[in-house]
Parts: sequence; structure tokens; C-alpha cells
Amino acid sequence: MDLIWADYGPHYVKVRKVCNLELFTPKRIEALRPIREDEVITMIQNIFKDSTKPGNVSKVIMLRGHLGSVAFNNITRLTFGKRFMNSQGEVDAQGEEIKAIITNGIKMAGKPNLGEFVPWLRWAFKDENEALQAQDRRLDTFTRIIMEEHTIARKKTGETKQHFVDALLTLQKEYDLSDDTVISLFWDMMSAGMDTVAITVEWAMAELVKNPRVQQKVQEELDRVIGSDRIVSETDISNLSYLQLVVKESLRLHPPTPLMLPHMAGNDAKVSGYNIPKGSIVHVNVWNLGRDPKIWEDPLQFWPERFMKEDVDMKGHDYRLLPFGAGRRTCPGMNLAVNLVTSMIAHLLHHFVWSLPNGVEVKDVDMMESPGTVTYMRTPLLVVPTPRLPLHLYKHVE
Ligand code: HEM
Repeated sequence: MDLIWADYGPHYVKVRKVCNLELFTPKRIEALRPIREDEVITMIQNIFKDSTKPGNVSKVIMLRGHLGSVAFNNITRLTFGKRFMNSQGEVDAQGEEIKAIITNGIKMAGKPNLGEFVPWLRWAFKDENEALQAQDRRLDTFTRIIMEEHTIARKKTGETKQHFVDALLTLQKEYDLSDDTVISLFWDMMSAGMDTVAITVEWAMAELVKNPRVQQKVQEELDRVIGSDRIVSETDISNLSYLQLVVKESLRLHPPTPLMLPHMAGNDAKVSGYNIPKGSIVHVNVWNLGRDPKIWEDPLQFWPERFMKEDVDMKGHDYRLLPFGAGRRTCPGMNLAVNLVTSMIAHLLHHFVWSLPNGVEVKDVDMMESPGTVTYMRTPLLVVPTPRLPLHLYKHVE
């Protein structure tokens, strides 16, 4: 079946072109590495403080908040060239507005709107359409202020930074992008690149505390490749081959967008005996693909070694494993995302041994998903980090 994006059109073709040719090039991903590393190191420092503060007798922490801060700061710095949260995790007024816009957007996207599937029923969804328009106005106002700030800064300094706001504002004419297109692209990045990263790392860490054998094996690799005199850098990742398998195995079992994004059937088609008329909205269940016993041996077991037997591609070339989708609408941020997720897990495991709180057993960890377009763990993961490196490596030098 020919699947196209639900919103595929000339506007979208331009967006993908600028993403592929300009925003997510290896050169820009590398140029933005210091931002990612800065955020990951801040996370380690905060986890260290959180778990060793005198009041925290049990040493238990909720990981999700720390992961969310990295994902949020990384994506806002990448997209808007700005940090809206200080190193204590306090968010300023603009940051609160961003969070509210995203939360509202995700809530609206997850709400079933029958009018989308049955066009003649659209008149009955007037309230939803009005809410969508109000959301559009809100993010439009916010983004125009940021765009203006950057235009003024660029005029003053004559300097163009690597983040997307400067990139897109300077490329706008060349790629014939309207202001509306640029604004919607910023928000695509924000909503697509924030929760997905935090969710992926939380699930991976849940698997790693449940599987101490795998955790220890990653730590042995980290000790062999990095040692304990320095911290990890993203440039080490290519030498951390077992860790890469861990990330892949985690994305097999826990793709953060289990049904990807809605696509549309480009032609009438028949799938497993069902008629799919042209124009139907179609979801691909990648969560189920990753757990299909016809495809995977012992599918529910967290076993990264399976990829030593057969190295399955996860970037859209092998339909058994599609955490980033496939085809022309595949995730444009996947290389950056894999770097960030792998680096976060590498730092977490290099700096700490992770265990479950006293009295909690492996079988008690709730591995159910919360419902929605993106699937967090239903119950946030509670864990105990025990430092394993010399103390001076937990201090963040700006
Ligand atoms: C582990 C993290 C991530 C995962 C698993 C992931 C996965 C996905 C998936 C499945 C899609 C839809 C593909 C389809 O429907 O065919 C998507 C779209 C997208 N992703 Fe990611 N993503 C991640 C991180 C990121 C990051 C960090 C960014 C940006 C910095 C990003 C930017 C985007 C954008 C802009 C789209 C929309 C593309 C479109 O509409 O054509 N993603 N992602």
C-alpha cells in the first residue's frame, strides 16, 4: 500500500527538503553537540545532588523529571536557540508558555475527532476546530516574538548561530518558506523531539534496572572504553557497540510513538483481507511489530544480544523494526535523537549503578504504557542511583 502523510502537499515537500538538506545534516548535528553534552552533564550533576541530599534517606529518585529537563532544554536550545529553564530546573514565563502550548497540542492530537475519519461529520466538531484555531493563534504569537528577538540579535552581531531559528530565518527566501511554514516547523520539532527522547530513556532505564546483567555488561564496556578518569563524550559512542544494541532493543520493545503519526492511504488497497479505500487515515502499529513472535525469538525478553545474531536496521530500511517510521515521512531527527538518547544512557550508567528501591522487586515495576500518541510508562520509574566514579566527575563545569 502506498502510504502518504495525512497532510502531504507542496508545503510539506518544502519542509522535508529544508530538514534533510539544512537542519539535520551531520555537520549541524555535530555543531550542536556541545548543547547536548552540556544538558546531559547538568542532568548528572542534578541527579547526584538529588540522590545525596541529606533529607533523602532512601536515596530514591524519580528519573522522569531529570530526563524531561534534558529533553526540554535540548529541544528549546536547538529550535529557539534559548534555554527557558535554569540549572535548578526553574522554568521562566516563556518556558511555561511553551510547555502549556505543547501539552495542549498533544492533548488535542490524542483526542479522537471522528470528523477526521468521517468527513461528512465535520460540522459536528465545531468546538474542536475552534480550539485548534485558538491553539494556532497562541503559538503564532509566541513564536513571532522569538523570531523578532533573533532577527534583532543577528542584525546587531552579524552572527548566524547553528540553531534552527537562525538557520530557518536565513534560509527562508532560498527555500520559499512562508512565516506560517517556519512557525509550524518549529513546533513540529518541539512536539516531536521532546517527549520522545525522555520516554525512550525512561523505558531503557526501566529495562536496565530489571536486567542487572545487561546493566553490568554496559558498565564493563564503558569502563573498558572510557575508564574512570574522564566522562563520556558523544564521540565515544561509535566505540560503545553493546550500548548501541541496548538502545535498539529498548526501542524495539518501547517505541515512544507506538502508532507513529497518522498516514493516509494513497490508493485503494487490500491489507489482510480488509479494504482500505484511498484517503483513509492509517496508523502503523510499530509497537506490535516489535513484539510479534512470528518475527522475534522470545519477543518479550529484553535481550540486546539478539542483534549480534542479526543486525536489524532501525532507521526505516527494515520493516520489522520501525521506531522512527519509514519512507518519505520518516523522523528527520533520528540521527540526532539516537546520539542524544545513547549519550544520556551512557552517562547515566557510567556515573551510577542503578537499582530498585528497598523492598521493590523486579516483578513490581509497572511496565504498562500510559495511553496517548506518545506512551510514557504508566507509573514513573523510581530508582536508586549509587555513584561509581571519582567525586570530581559529578561537578559540572560550564
Ligand atoms: C528517540 C527519539 C525519537 C523517536 C523514536 C522519534 C520517532 C518519530 C516517528 C515515529 C515519527 C513519525 C514517522 C512517520 O510517521 O513515518 C517522527 C516524526 C518526526 N520527528 Fe521524530 N523521533 C524522535 C526524536 C526526534 C527529535 C529529537 C526530533 C527533532 C529534533 C524529531 C523530529 C521529528 C519531526 C519534525 C517529525 C515530523 C516529521 C513529519 O511530519 O514528516 N524527532 N519521529
